Amino acid sequence: MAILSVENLHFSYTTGQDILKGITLQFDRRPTAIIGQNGAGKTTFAKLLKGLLKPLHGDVYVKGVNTKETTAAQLARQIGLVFQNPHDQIFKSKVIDEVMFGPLNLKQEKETARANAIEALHMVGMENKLDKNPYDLGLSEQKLICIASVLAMQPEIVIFDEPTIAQDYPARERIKEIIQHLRQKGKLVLTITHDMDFAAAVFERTIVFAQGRVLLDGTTREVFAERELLKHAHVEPPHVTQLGQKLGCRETFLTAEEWIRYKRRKS
Ligand SMILES: Nc1ncnc2c1ncn2[C@@H]1O[C@H](COP(=O)(O)OP(=O)(O)OP(=O)(O)O)[C@@H](O)[C@H]1O
Repeated sequence: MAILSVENLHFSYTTGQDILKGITLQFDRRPTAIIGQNGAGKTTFAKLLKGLLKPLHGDVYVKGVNTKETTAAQLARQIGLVFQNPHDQIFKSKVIDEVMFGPLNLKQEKETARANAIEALHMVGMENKLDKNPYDLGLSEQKLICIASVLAMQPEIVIFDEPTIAQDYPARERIKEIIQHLRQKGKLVLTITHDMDFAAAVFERTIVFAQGRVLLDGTTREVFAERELLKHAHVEPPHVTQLGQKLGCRETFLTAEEWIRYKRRKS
């Protein structure tokens, strides 16, 4: 059984203006990137999965259970969403309180909640900032705190909305490691991103949204090989992929390392 599936999902904010137009998808536990031009409906889709928005038509199933038949609290145990903008998420004046809020809300004992919060802060490299005010930190650190807040609840499904925006190289590498760690623990990671190098390097599956529909869905290599369809969706593949395509290579390269290996093989 798919850990998460959606059937014929429709949504609109305003009557007559459909944002999602019948999305049907099944998710296994492969880390999956969701890409597509601005306004394609990616964040709306994530909010529907998390139960923050209700479908106009269609259904969302988490481990076979229709989310229409679950409570917000039950869903919070299963799905965590890291918002694109930390200011939509942060509201406490101490880092530790912010990260403990979710576990406490799930009715964990204070000591367990604190231990889970500290473990999560450790994972994002912020364990030495427990008593800081999140509002005194930079955007990059605020985003890491938002990630920790979700990880502390230990959900089975973690959705990241644009995790690499405003992140420097070490923070990006840390986010990659977190995703790999979650994968090893058998969790499903879905990530909305405009960062194509990140998508290519990290995710096994990629789904392309275009105007409220799924335009492409496959392994990340299959998807980035679809040059014409991606152009139609206004998505530019990673530079190394484009380089290979422009040179007429039959292989699709996803990372600089793959390109280097290819060149060494050929020389
Ligand atoms: N709260 C809202 N009320 C009305 N319209 C909205 C609201 N939120 C988003 N929209 C509109 O819905 C459409 C889809 O937005 P959404 O944020 O889901 O797209 P996206 O693919 O995540 O875009 P981006 O990559 O820019 O984040 C856009 O046209 C957007 O303007």
